[in-house]
Amino acid sequence: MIEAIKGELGATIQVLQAMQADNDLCQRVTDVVELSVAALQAGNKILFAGNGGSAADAQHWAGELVSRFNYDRPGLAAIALTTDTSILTAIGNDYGYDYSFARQIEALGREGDVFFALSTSGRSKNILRALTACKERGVKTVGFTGATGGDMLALCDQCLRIPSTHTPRIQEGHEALGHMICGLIEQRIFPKTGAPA
Ligand SMILES: O=C(CO)[C@@H](O)[C@H](O)[C@H](O)[C@H](O)COP(=O)(O)O
Ligand SMILES: [Zn+2]
Repeated sequence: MIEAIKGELGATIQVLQAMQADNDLCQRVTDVVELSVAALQAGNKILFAGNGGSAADAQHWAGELVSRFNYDRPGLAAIALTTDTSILTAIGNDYGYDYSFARQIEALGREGDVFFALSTSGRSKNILRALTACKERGVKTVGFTGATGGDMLALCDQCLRIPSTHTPRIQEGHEALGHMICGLIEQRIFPKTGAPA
């Protein structure tokens, strides 16, 4: 068991090291932070969605922005589309699960908003439909996905691909990026000397 645990930790470290060495990924993260800061400073909001573990990430990241991350400052406009069971069950029941996020984008998405779409496979239909709904409404899109990007790649303005094809490893990469992006947004909008960058 100890060896298995060490092997798992090694696999996680390997993915994070590959991310650190990936200049293109790091540049894209910078671009996503700039895109998000510009949207928030213009009075727009960030929307988040994902399935399963990625739904938890979506809620987690929205919470970091609305509440606080590293330090106290005014709340930032962010909504996870994964949390309202009445909305999710109504859409699922009346239109089908594939529309669970697209319908919410239609209702809540405004031109200038940013949608963070999480899908490790890049193939979840409710995420793909939501990305198409964003294109129709002028909502900017950021994909968080795995090495291939799946069908998301062609639908996102920016795509952050974790160099792995294994769902849990990809999710761990997303989690590292999510914290990083929330921290950088906070620091750029409400600069604080001595705060972690
Ligand atoms: O957390 C995990 C696996 O680690 C699962 O719940 C996983 O998120 C679910 O199977 C999702 O439905 C996978 O969807 P996606 O990432 O391919 O869009
Ligand atoms: Zn999981």
